[in-house]
Amino acid sequence: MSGYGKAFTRMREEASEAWQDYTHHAFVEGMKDGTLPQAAFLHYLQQDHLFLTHFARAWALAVVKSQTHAEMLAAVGTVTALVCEEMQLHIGICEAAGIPRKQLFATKERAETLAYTRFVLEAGYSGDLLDLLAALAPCVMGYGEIGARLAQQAGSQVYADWINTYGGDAYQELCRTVGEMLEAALIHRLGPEYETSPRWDRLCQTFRTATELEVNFWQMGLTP
Ligand SMILES: Cc1ncc(CN)c(N)n1
Repeated sequence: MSGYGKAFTRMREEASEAWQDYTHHAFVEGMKDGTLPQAAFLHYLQQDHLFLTHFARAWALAVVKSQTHAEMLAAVGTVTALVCEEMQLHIGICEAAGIPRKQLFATKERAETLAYTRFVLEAGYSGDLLDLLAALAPCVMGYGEIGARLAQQAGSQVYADWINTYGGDAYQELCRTVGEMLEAALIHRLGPEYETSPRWDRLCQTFRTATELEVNFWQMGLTP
């Protein structure tokens, strides 16, 4: 198992090829060894700041789609972590690199950012919490896996702030919470044998598409 729960592990297995491309993309390996050009990193961060804006909206939608207090708590906690920690990281790194907050908030959205964020939001608008979580999980847990691996393997300090955020205790705890939320939400709606539900394949397909959109997002980062 992955450490982020059974449902996540099973969905990841169903998307194993795309998952490998996502978590071991050249962009990621460039952060690991410090060879990623700073221009690519800053370009990615500016798009990612936009991404996080929409992503926080999608997690707020998860509050709307919640059916239990535990689901609401997990969703609210994730909105808070996104707005108060992740977005702050991006604002701080950009400001330190000479990109003021005003410029960051005026970033023009790339097609890859638009495609991914609107895919996630649409999954939530047209579906229930399970459809939404299947689209959100690759983002949360993928960065958790990447951060944990890079914290172990990084041979350079260049991207230490980024690596320490996603490899750190607070983000890893968030991944475990979202993994538990996904598992409990599936059991609550489909029962403990949720993998035998007619909905399971579709949920795995949503998870896989979101994973492929993550690959495209890294690739966009390499082409400022
Ligand atoms: C594109 C993307 N995917 C995931 C994460 C981690 N929340 C992120 N910041 N950006």
